[in-house]
Amino acid sequence: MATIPSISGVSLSKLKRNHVHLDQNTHLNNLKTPKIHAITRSMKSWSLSVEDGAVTKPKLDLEDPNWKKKYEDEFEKRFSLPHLRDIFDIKPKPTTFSHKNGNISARGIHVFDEYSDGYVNDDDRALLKVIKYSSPTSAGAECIDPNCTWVEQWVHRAGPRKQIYFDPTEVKAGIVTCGGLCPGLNDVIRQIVFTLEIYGVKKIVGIQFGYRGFFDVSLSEIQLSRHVVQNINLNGGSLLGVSRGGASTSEIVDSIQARGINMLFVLGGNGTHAGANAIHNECRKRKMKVAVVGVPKTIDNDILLMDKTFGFDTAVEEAQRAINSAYIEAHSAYHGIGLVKLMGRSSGFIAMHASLSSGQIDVCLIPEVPFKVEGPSGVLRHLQHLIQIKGNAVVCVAEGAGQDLLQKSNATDASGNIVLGDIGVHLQQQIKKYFKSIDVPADVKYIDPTYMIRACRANASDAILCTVLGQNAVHGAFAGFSGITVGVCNTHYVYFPIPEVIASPRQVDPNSRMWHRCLTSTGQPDFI
Ligand SMILES: Nc1ncnc2c1ncn2[C@@H]1O[C@H](COP(=O)(O)OP(=O)(O)O)[C@@H](O)[C@H]1O
Ligand SMILES: O=P(O)(O)OC[C@H]1O[C@](O)(COP(=O)(O)O)[C@@H](O)[C@@H]1O
Ligand SMILES: [Mg+2]
Repeated sequence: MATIPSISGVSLSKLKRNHVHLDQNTHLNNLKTPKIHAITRSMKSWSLSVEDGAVTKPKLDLEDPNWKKKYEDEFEKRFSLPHLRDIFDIKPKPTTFSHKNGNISARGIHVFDEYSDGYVNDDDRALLKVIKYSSPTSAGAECIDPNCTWVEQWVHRAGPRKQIYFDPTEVKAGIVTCGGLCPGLNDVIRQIVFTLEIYGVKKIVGIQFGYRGFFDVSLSEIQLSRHVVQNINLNGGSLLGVSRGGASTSEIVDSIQARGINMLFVLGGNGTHAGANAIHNECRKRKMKVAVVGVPKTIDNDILLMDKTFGFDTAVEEAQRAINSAYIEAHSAYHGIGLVKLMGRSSGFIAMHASLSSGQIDVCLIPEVPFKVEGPSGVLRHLQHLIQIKGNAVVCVAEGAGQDLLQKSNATDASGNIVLGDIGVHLQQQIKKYFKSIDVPADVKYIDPTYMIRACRANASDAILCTVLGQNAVHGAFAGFSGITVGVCNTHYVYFPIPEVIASPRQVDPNSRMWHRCLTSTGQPDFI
């Protein structure tokens, strides 16, 4: 296999994960999505065009002396935010949002700073990538060309604008929460309502049980106000309810039209965002002046480009309880083995971070890193070794890990997500069977805390993230953007066009420093 760490922003590990084998003749094998359309190699240049879901990344000609500038310009275009102005001839008006009564100094005197008005300019940007790699071989390097040239990739800064594109008295805002539960949903709903009211919006409704609420006539709108949402953050779950499946874009847009909703806030993961983008496009097609703004929700943390999604920190923190119980059980039993399964359909972020933070895990297994269970280098032999040297072991496995070891069912849930085989139960059985076969006693305790982790209320850091994201979603809608989502990027808050964040699931990079840190912490070998 050729040793090229990354090409056009697609890392070698991603190519490997997608079973793309590169050799001198650039040979392609067993292609899975995202589709790699073409990859060619010459002495000086790599060129590659990738179709990543709805996003087609540009073909790059590195022999062109202007390639860098062209890439940056193309990037700016890709990350430009769809705006209501694109299809309507509308003029902005001064904002009705103000957080400023003047700064109150220590002596109680109002001091106005004429140089800072507290608003974000449409031309403000944040850098998407902040590390300059000197070599493609640097740990976790993501390079655009073989020299790892520094290329600026700017994204739009989120926040309140001085000019707005909606008259608050004419706004009817709708909020909907879709997909699985996630800590912090209520915090986001609450902040959206608070912020809308500060702009002067009076008509705010909640759509019940995800997209289902748009077409199921038995589900009425919930009227929302500061009073209604004041304390909802004290509980987990969603005030509005959630659901999977059943989305028909045209029915949803019919319903939006009939209800007179002109601002829609959609809280959900990749599926929900695909739906939100389809709603945005359908509204454009029908020339409806509706701002559709997403707030990414998934404890799996599998949304591209952002530091993290809300609920993830809480999930990691809550997972500690399960890991700690598994640790205590394992340490208190003769030859105890604790096994904890954590969520993560296609990404092992929760398992990796929970393993790192607990410090009690000996083996962490994630979907992104293949492993063998049997054989001299398999997990079972390592557990035998751990039992021999320290008398116990604790394993943390992500739900999407090791699916190649399980029987495939082709079954899908209501949203079309593949129903995974239960790797936790499989491992538990394999461990028991193995120790019996070698006639070594082992006391295996299996914990699956998944729904307990998802149902809790947001912790302090997630509550802050939810607050900022919820407020920024409203600022984005008033600024006239639609088909966008909010996020945090290198600690700065930004807006992204929806297709860019759902092009593929974000995954742990096995070449990243974080995964290496996890390996250092667990001390586990490669199970291959
Ligand atoms: N590609 C898609 N286009 C339109 N709607 C979708 C798409 N994928 C999923 N949905 C809808 O979005 C909602 C949530 O999707 P789901 O995959 O269950 O959760 P999540 O948004 O957390 O990934 C469901 O109602 C589902 O029908
Ligand atoms: O039992 P449910 O509701 O289908 O949820 C299970 C799924 O929820 C998740 O935690 C998050 O999924 P979503 O982001 O799609 O809501 C997955 O890891 C897990 O497979
Ligand atoms: Mg999903």
